[in-house]
Amino acid sequence: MTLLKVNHLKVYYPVRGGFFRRVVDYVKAVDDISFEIREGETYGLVGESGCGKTTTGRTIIGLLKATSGEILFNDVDLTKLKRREFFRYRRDIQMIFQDPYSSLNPKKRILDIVAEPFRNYEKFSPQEEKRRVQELLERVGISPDSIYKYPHEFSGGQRQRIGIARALALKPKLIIADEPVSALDVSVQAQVLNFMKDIQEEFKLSYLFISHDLGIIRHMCDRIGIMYRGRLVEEGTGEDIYTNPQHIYTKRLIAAIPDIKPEERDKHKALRKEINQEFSEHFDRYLDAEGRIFDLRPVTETHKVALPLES
Ligand SMILES: Nc1ncnc2c1ncn2[C@@H]1O[C@H](COP(=O)(O)OP(=O)(O)OP(=O)(O)O)[C@@H](O)[C@H]1O
Repeated sequence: MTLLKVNHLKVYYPVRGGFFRRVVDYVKAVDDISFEIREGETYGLVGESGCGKTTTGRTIIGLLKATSGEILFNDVDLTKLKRREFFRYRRDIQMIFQDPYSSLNPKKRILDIVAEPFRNYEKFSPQEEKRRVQELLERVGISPDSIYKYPHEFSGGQRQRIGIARALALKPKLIIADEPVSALDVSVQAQVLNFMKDIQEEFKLSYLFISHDLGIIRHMCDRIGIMYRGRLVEEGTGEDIYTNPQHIYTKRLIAAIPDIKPEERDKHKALRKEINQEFSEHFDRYLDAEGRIFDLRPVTETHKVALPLES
């Protein structure tokens, strides 16, 4: 069953200039993308910095306004809802942010941080609220006795777990995780990622997982969308993308993953050089006359790619 369907979404930021601060141009941060997330699925958006991943996530959760297109959540178009109606649906979509150092208010106690969604949506008594917060903290591996502590008293990994507890408070259906581990030490990253996988089944969650790191995306995601310049250039399962990448940009992303086996280092280096050369020489074949990327077309049932029309 489809939980979220993004249809031809565009998000443009106006660029103002001149004496009257008129709109002189637009940054086309997200430029006509479509994808869907099914119940219980993890869909990964990957691409280099500035390709529009964060803008996509923030628009779905209502922090930014769509320029055009639809965001269907359980068949309801969130872009058409009035503020109050949107607020009702919004409880089923929560977000985990990149930086656990800045996403938790340093002046608030853990109790107040994790209870925030309850205070917005439920009217629990203080005792009930405290009990539920403690239960959530316990589930994410934080001592329930910590409720009166402040964020700075925890490590990065623990803070991200507190962020996850807050996101889980209302038992959402979809969590948007925007680079959830990139601010953490590598040793802690795996713990947090595995923990996110563990709770997925228990809470029947779907994830939109945003990252610039294709290795992490592959580990976490059932299906992957490759973003470039505000467009999706390829979409498929991890298997499709890794074993049979079609788009030159996808090949370049894969070639950029550091080689792990020392004996394969030279081979990998040569491949990377070849792909980078092909990318710089032939990328314009993948754009139309106005520099736009073509629409996705099917390669197989699960795999789609934006290839030049003549190929
Ligand atoms: N408030 C804004 N005003 C104007 N342009 C913006 C604004 N926010 C983002 N952009 C531009 O929109 C494009 C997409 O940005 P976005 O942050 O969505 O990309 P991203 O893939 O998430 O990158 P990163 O991983 O660096 O956050 C970039 O070119 C960025 O410079």
